[in-house]
Amino acid sequence: MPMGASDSKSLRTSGQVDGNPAEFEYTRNGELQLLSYRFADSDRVETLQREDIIALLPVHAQFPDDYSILYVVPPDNASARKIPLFQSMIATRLPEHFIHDFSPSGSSCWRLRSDRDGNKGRPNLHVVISTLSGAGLALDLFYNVVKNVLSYTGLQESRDYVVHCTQSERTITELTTSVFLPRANEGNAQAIVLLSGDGGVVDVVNALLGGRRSNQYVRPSIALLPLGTGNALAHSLDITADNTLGLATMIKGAHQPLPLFKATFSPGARMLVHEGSRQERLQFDAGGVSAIYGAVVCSWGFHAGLVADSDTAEYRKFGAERFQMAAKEALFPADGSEPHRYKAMVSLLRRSSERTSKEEWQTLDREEHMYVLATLVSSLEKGFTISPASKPLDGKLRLVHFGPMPSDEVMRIMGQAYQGGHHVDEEAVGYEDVDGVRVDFGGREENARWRRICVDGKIILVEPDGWVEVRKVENGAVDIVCMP
Ligand SMILES: Nc1ncnc2c1ncn2[C@@H]1O[C@H](COP(=O)(O)OP(=O)(O)OP(=O)(O)O)[C@@H](O)[C@H]1O
Repeated sequence: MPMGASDSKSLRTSGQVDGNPAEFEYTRNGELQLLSYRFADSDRVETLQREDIIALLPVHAQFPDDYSILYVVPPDNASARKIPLFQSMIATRLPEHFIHDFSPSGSSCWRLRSDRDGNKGRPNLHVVISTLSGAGLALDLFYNVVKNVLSYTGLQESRDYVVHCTQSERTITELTTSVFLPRANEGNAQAIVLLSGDGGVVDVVNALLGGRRSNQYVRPSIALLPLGTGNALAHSLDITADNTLGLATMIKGAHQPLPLFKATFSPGARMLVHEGSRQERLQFDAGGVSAIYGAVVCSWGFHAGLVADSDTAEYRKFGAERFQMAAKEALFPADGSEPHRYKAMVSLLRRSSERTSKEEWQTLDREEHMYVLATLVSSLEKGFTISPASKPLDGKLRLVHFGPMPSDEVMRIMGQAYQGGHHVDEEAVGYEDVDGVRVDFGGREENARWRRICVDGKIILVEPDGWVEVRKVENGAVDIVCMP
């Protein structure tokens, strides 16, 4: 029977909550999905809303009417608690529609259990805790919430999954190179519960694509629990559309290939690390060219500058606010000068047709720029819709660009990005679907500050006559779990 909200009979049932008689009522009305239950003995009414529910799991085959409802109580301003509180209850004889809406379905349930056997006895489910991501809450979330959720699905630490905590900024890369890549090459299906921001995903992707891949390579699946600062991927994939910090998606979602881009650089390009105080060489691709892969954004100009300037311990304390603080400083320099006019030649790649795959590079008319940003996602942080046309996992690379303009005008235009992405409707803003973008400095910028490129939060400094080129990648490296 198709589940229609008009079938009111199955929206009300008499049952039990933790063994106490109760009347259930399930309300479904557009976005609103609410379960209320009235206890028979006291008339007390409690409610549970969709945003707080992680999942509904059967208790035992012998008790088909019993379900565990896993849910969270989000942190509120009144308490010192910064992470959601995990809660569960046993509900007996729930409304059918509620069971339908909140149970992991056979086809969409993520393969948490799939690799318990047949892989030399070692679990291929990994939990990676990036301890310093965002506000540093990942460890707390794992031990107080995630571990409980996994145990309700029947999974135990050591027996069924391995926990890895980051010790340094290299931990995720090393783990990927030593464990995930060799096992993927042996044909193992691996699942990674990743408690981090976008940086953790990018580290996994780069380490996977930086090594050799065999013919048996199986893309690991990442369930992202967004604990970073910007969490662009999670916002763009609707993983943050509820209060469960990715747990509802982890349990009920399905895995799909994560679209990627590749940024290649001229030989003198270097990664800036430790707040820009040190430089490291980039990894090389199979053709010996310096390359980084990304899933979110590659930018030059105003955006790259504010990400780089705000990547300090001091700024990080302010969370996502740091980007707006750095933006104001860049637009209204203390000495009262105008914001910088970024100089380079910018070209866009468009394939002339899908069939011929003939490449056509088209150079932008202006040689001075303010904003040049290519992205695979819609939002760079909560509420900041940089590319409103982007749909989750659509694999389209979109370029947002504009030339120099007065600071107030930049503020006004970027403010529109916080109003649903209306900046792209402005005449001064270019917004297009591209296959690639290239920035050639050609000696136009002497000061290194204006030659910084941002790839998913990492900052790469290009030499004065260097270049960067971004292209979509055809074959992905990982799957990501999101709601179907
Ligand atoms: N124990 C640690 N010691 C040093 N560096 C760490 C440690 N744990 C994580 N890191 C580093 O901290 C950074 C966190 O990046 P991540 O992207 O996960 O979070 P974020 O930058 O706060 O979020 P977002 O990228 O979503 O804005 C990464 O560079 C990671 O390597």
